[in-house]
Amino acid sequence: MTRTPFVAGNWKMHKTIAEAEAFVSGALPLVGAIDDVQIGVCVPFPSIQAVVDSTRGSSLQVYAQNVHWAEQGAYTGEVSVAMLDELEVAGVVVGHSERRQFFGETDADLRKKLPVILAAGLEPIFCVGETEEQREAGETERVLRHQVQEGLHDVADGDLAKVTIAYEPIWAIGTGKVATPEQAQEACAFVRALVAARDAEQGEQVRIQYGGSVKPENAAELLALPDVDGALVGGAALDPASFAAIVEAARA
Ligand SMILES: O=C[C@H](O)COP(=O)(O)O
Repeated sequence: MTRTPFVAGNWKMHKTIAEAEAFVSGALPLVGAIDDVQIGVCVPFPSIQAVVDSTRGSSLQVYAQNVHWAEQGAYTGEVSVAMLDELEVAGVVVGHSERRQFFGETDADLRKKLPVILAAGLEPIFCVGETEEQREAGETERVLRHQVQEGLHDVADGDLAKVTIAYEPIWAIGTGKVATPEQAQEACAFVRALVAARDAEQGEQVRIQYGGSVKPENAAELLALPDVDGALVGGAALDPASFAAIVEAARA
């Protein structure tokens, strides 16, 4: 079974509209016509419209960085799937460890968010991963099992592979401390097995990204791992040339 690799750049809270447009101008000549890798950028809300407009017709897809599970309501500061859908984004990242850690996003929230995102026809990138303390205590599998099973609980078996799961060991995010290929492969294979336990075919099809200090220098080795189907890239995705080099590393 061949899974199309998926490289997504997560800009986090970086780039004004002008800076986002400058990124797109730099990136489109490099990746705008690549069709053997799915390519996305996860953009702060204020720049989404501009980036959707400037990437229309290209291979570069636009993702949001958060969404609420409710259709609408008194949720100050939040954004609904209908609002994202109207902007013509391809999907949205949910469960990023920074949102879990700093903004209190819980497994229970994710359980509500994932079905709502799928029902709107948007693609979720669902992040999971353990802290350094949890890894050192031998709890990596317990943590991943809980996050994956809870988050995907209300996704229909037949829809599981519509979710891209990003395995991001928290200790490797923004630290320059990349997981070893063995650690990345082992965790991604474990996540795939959890999906396969629900539905064997969906387990084969689901794409699992590795995230955490992915750079042009280490991307090829990580992306060649059998259960790693792409990358969720933070710092190295802020610059078009370095982002494009990682996309190139994902090509067969
Ligand atoms: O969403 C991306 C990840 O948090 C990885 O960030 P990083 O590549 O800066 O370590």
